[in-house]
Amino acid sequence: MTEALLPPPLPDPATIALYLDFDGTLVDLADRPDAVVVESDLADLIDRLATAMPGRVAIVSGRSVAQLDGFLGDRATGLAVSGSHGAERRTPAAGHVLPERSPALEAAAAELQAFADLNGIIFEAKSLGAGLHFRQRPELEQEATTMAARVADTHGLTMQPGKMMAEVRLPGDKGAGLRSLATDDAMTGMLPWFFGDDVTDEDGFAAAAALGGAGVLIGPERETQAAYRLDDVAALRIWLNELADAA
Ligand SMILES: O=P(O)(O)OC[C@H]1O[C@H](O[C@H]2O[C@H](CO)[C@@H](O)[C@H](O)[C@H]2O)[C@H](O)[C@@H](O)[C@@H]1O
Repeated sequence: MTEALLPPPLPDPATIALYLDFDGTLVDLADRPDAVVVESDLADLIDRLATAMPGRVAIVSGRSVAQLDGFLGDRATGLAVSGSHGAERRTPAAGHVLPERSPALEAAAAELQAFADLNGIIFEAKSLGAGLHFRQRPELEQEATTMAARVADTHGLTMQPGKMMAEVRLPGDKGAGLRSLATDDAMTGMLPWFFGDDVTDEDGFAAAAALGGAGVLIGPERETQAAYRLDDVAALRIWLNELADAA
């Protein structure tokens, strides 16, 4: 039985750095991967946090940096970003580190695309991976996940299960993504607070705790390494607004 987690107390904003997952944390999940919307109140909130906590606001996502740019626009370039589950990173000071797309990744993506076309599900092309989305055909979950795992195994890649999706990607994890961003000058000496909703965010929770910070689970109770919990995206936005007010 897991212990019920409380909402996070408001820390002193001058002592922390924010590491924010994107889908299911900053924005509500949508039916399709490309249907996510960053409304003006979220854009304003991110801008306010970035101004109040300069260099100490990061996005840590399974999305590629290019996808995050598409959703967040120019403001993304002013943030620290770890994309593709920790496999790429970009900061205003150090620029973009994006590994080359390997032939193995191309072959894996082609196999996933063929499976998606055959079964009428959504294929998501990503900089360092490819995803199968079965939200519209949930009965295909096991078949799609098994297929993605086989493709990943064949090509020496990683299969990442997600919410109504499975993706094949380069190795890496959000804990490594956080640790890498935490070495940036503005982040140094700050306590990392990591916010996320999905299983892939557990590595981020653990990394934040190991560096003296904390993880905050967004969503219902579950077995987790997070220390705190907020019910949903709306609750997180209220909490972040209070943090920005306090900064
Ligand atoms: O690490 P995250 O920022 O949470 O990204 C994880 C994956 O999110 C996206 O898929 C999820 O969101 C979609 C849009 O709301 C939704 O349709 C899908 O069912 C979810 O699994 C994204 O498409 C993936 O590439 C990310 O890895």
